[in-house]
Amino acid sequence: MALDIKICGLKTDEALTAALAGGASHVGFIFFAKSPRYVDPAEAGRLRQAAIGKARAVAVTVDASDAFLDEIVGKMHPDMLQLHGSETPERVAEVKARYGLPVMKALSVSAPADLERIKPIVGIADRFLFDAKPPKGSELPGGNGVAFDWRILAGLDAGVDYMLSGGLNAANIGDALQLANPPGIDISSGVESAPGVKDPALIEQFFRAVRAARDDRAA
Ligand SMILES: O=C(O)c1ccccc1NCC(=O)[C@H](O)[C@H](O)COP(=O)(O)O
Repeated sequence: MALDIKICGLKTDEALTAALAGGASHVGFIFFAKSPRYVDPAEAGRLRQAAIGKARAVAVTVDASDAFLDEIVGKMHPDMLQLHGSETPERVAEVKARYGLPVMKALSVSAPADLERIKPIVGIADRFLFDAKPPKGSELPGGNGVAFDWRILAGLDAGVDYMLSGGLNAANIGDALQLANPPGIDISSGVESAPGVKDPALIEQFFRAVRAARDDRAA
């Protein structure tokens, strides 16, 4: 089975180059002002040019207004919108219709019951991104480097398309793949040398770890 890999929170040409060289299927740009990974829409539009024909450029937003989404879509021209806030199913449908772009809805998970929250959004969102709940005191809904119990995802219907996210890194990706067998994975702080600072060497190391884990499983 193909595995989608999203490297999220990109801000520099060097990091984007490393993500594409490793074989990222998706590259993510953060439009949340409090994040150390924030990039402005015009700069994301410049950066994402390098990904055309190689990886899908994902605009990550948090309860964004129509005006801000208009600006992001107009300046960055994303291939996909990731909604990482408390967007209702109605808002997910509205955003999808307004821009005609695929939408990935992020949901935080800490217990099997959290997966019930996908029900009203199945058939509206094109994909889910399951992330850990932010630690107490964090101002960020994502990018916290915190993992959840991946075994929870084993209870999902096979038809649910999603990315497994939260606290992934080169050391734990093998376990994550084995326990959840996800159709996609997403990583941000696990390939950073400091908050918001992507490290091309860590990105390369992550892709190597993914390949090794997949080779092990195929053997
Ligand atoms: O990464 C951020 O700073 C961020 C801020 C606000 C909303 C979402 C954010 N990240 C979304 C992502 O898709 C991250 O890749 C995901 O949360 C995983 O992050 P990490 O645990 O650091 O790998």
